[in-house]
Amino acid sequence: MGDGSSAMTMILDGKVHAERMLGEVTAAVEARAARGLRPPCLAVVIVGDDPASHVYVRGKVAACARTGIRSVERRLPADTPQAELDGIIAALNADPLVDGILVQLPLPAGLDSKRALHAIDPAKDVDGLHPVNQGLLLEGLPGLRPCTPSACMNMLRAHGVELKGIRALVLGRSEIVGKPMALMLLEQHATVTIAHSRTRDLPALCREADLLVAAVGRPGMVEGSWIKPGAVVVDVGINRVEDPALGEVIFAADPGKMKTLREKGGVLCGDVRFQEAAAVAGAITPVPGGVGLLTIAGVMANTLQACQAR
Ligand SMILES: Nc1nc(=O)c2c([nH]1)NC[C@@H]1CN(c3ccc(C(=O)N[C@@H](CCC(=O)O)C(=O)O)cc3)C=[N+]21
Ligand SMILES: [Mg+2]
Repeated sequence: MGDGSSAMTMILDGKVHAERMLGEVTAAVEARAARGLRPPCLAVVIVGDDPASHVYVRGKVAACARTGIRSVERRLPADTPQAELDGIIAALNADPLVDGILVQLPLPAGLDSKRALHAIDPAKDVDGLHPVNQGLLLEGLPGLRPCTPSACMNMLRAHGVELKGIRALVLGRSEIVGKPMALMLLEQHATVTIAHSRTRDLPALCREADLLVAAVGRPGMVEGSWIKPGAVVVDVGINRVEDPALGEVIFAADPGKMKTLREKGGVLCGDVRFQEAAAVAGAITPVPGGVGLLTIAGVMANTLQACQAR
């Protein structure tokens, strides 16, 4: 192909799969309207002024508009007291017109995110982070499941990736991606390993993986030489790289990214060195244009699910 990736490498396009998922949600919202039912409604709570968080929330609000889901935004200053956040969550829990509640993470220092997540009505917990929903996932029962891993599973299914009996490596053990992803892969009969910052001999372990899911938030940590030839690589990391010295290392095979970094002063990069990995992998998700878009589609799907279940 001349771009460093082999002719056999499939780029798993997050936009294609996100569009498909959003289309399904739109059709279901229209079917509700045809039966005289109100649209689903998502409430997004955003505290403070983290610019990345505002970009993500804008993406979610735009996806709501596209699918016909109502959205309400609660913007709170960074110094909001916990009691006030608790009160806002309680009011959204009690509001019969609100189906889904999403508290954008991370919360500013001084606010207890566990406490906020535990305060959300599990039936409205579209992030799937309430212990009741985590427990249902652990039991293999239906419930609201974290959007990023469930949308990744949806993409892998649509792509016909065989999971039964394969070796899957999940790099990262967060509540929102790593742990639930591992459980969902296990449910599909993959042999799952969870690796993390303390794992020994990580490159060798990665080289055994038929499916590698990277979710650590460390730009370009996974090198091309870590990938098993033909493996499926799902890159959940979304990192902004501004340091040209770091760029020279992780974009050695990617002059395009290096050029963007120089011109724009920064560039988005996954946890995987895309060009290096694409030369070895059978299929790989890009960043941007991969899992981030799927995550938003997953939020819409969960909001619909929460609405239908009421
Ligand atoms: N309670 C909660 N739930 C979340 O689901 C949640 C969260 N908090 N906090 C932050 C992370 C991150 N996240 C993303 C959503 C969309 C893109 C996305 O659309 N990314 C675009 C690029 C966006 C850009 O240009 O920055 C892409 O990958 O192509 C990325 C990341 C949701 N998160
Ligand atoms: Mg870790």
